Amino acid sequence: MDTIVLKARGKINLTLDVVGKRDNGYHDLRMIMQTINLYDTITVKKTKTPGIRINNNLAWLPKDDRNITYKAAEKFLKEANITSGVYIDIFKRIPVAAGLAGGSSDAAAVLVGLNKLFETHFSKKKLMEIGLEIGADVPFCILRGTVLAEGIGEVLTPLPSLPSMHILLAKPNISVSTASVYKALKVDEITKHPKTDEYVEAIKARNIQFITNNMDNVLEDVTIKMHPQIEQIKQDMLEYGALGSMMSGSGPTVFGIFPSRYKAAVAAEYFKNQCGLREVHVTSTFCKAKREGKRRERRKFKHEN
Ligand SMILES: C[C@@](CO)(OP(=O)(O)O)[C@H](O)COP(=O)(O)OP(=O)(O)OC[C@H]1O[C@@H](n2ccc(N)nc2=O)[C@H](O)[C@@H]1O
Ligand SMILES: Nc1ncnc2c1ncn2[C@@H]1O[C@H](COP(=O)(O)OP(=O)(O)O)[C@@H](O)[C@H]1O
Repeated sequence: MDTIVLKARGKINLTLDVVGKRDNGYHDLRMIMQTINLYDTITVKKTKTPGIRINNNLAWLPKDDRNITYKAAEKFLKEANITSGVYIDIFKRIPVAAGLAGGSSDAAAVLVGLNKLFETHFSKKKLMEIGLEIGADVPFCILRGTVLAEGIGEVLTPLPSLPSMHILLAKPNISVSTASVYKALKVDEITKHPKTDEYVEAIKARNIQFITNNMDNVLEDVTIKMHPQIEQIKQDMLEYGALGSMMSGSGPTVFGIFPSRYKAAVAAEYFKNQCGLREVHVTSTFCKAKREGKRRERRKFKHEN
């Protein structure tokens, strides 16, 4: 096998709490992360000439060692003692610098892809360790699903898959740097924390009402102060019938959980046509259990035939 094509899916944060700050500037978190079905397509190829070459469909996104996938490939090849070259093509759909972990997911896909391509047989745990050196969200992007993330985002407890839910993503026409949001956050001044433990129980009980009513993100106030239109987008989503609406991660993307794809699509038209938002997507939550069930069926079918 010389080429592999992968889906690098984005994420939303259903809850995000900051519980401390480390001496190195990183923050201790407790957050519930959910993979979504909006994805970048990553093609990884072995090349005869050594080195890492990158291409992507956005003119302004770096194609050199500033692309996060370069770091992923460089670390993997070094760790696996591989000297041959690789070519990475990225077709981006996930908005960039948006709170959706698009870059982290691309890096995760490259690690998983190279492991398969070169038949290196690194464990998932090992890939996640390499991923953590690239970014705090990368280990989650390797694991995927519905997950409680602690530590700086790398201590991961898988939770039962949520039933598939309709998600609308609306990104204001601005980009937000994660570092600037964490820098502006005053951890001692956080007065209201998300109900993380109750939320975990609600996921286990598939209590959708609790899940949609109790989404909470302590970074929201920080980013909204910088970009007040985020609050307006949240309110508009609720008016258009969202069961719940919140900013994802450090923002600025706002997501809404909708009772039907139709309602999400009507709201999407409003954000695109009336508000002039350029990056609006209707998608759904990624159901890992369903996916693994399908895989098992495929394996069984192959075996029987
Ligand atoms: C806020 C979150 C929530 O899921 O997501 P995004 O908004 O980026 O999607 C994450 O914590 C973002 O993780 P990620 O974007 O991978 O972080 P990194 O690349 O490692 O770090 C980017 C910047 O965020 C800060 N950072 C990151 C993670 C963390 N636990 N504490 C931090 O203070 C770091 O100081 C760094 O300057
Ligand atoms: N493959 C990539 N996809 C997205 N962003 C990338 C990539 N490589 C490097 N970057 C840089 O990383 C930064 C944030 O990336 P991204 O993961 O999209 O943010 P977030 O985690 O907030 O959604 C951007 O400034 C972008 O220029």
